[in-house]
Amino acid sequence: MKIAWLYHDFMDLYGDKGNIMVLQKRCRDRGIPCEVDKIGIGQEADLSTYDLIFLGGGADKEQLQLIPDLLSRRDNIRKALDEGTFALLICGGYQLFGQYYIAADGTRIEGLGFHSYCTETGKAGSRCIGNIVIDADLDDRRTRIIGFENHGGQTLNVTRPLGKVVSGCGNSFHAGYEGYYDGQMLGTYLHGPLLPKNPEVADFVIAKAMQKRNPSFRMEDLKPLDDSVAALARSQVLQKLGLES
Ligand SMILES: NC(=O)CC[C@H](N)C(=O)O
Repeated sequence: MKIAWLYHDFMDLYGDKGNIMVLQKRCRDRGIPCEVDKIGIGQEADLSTYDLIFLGGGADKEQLQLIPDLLSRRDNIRKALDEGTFALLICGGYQLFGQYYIAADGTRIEGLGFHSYCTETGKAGSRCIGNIVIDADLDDRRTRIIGFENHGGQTLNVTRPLGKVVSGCGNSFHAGYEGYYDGQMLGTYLHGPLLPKNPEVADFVIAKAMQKRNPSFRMEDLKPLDDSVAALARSQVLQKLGLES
């Protein structure tokens, strides 16, 4: 499996790089070769040759700095998605795949415009911060996903949310829904990082990435791993929030 880790040195809030570490470990434990290429600003790369594109979250300053480079890759990212590359995007990265993002100081950042959603910063420095739990449908697989959110951006007009908020905010203060998922791209506000506490999502992402080269690959084809530590972490968070696993 080949992973393109976009702006690894810029977009890495609240442990987002842990997502890459989890993907590498879960592949290694199953004997699946996994190559990760870090792609920074100005670095040439044909993203359509990758099975997975990963972009983490970042503060407004970083988002502003990288946007010219990201926009210059627009056609190449479109080609990648059209040819079956899967994209996993966290928070600031998720925002930049929409129409636009209005930062806390009012600056408007044009997004890649692949989807109809847009993001505007909430009133007077208000932010969605804290543990978050959502119930998501991953290709009809109902999954309870746990994470941590910290964003000023309020994402509106999301036509295909990833899941329903059980605890926390999600796309905006009162949206009731979180993230975006359309089969080819999964965008979410969940940091924490996302994958260590949600092994099912990690395997789902691996399976989606594997499907680029092998369209008949199914998540059930992945050898089960010992997820008891993750299960313990999950039950601790859910218990704290008074929720069931
Ligand atoms: N956590 C993040 O990635 C932050 C994204 C964006 N800068 C916001 O505050 O909404």
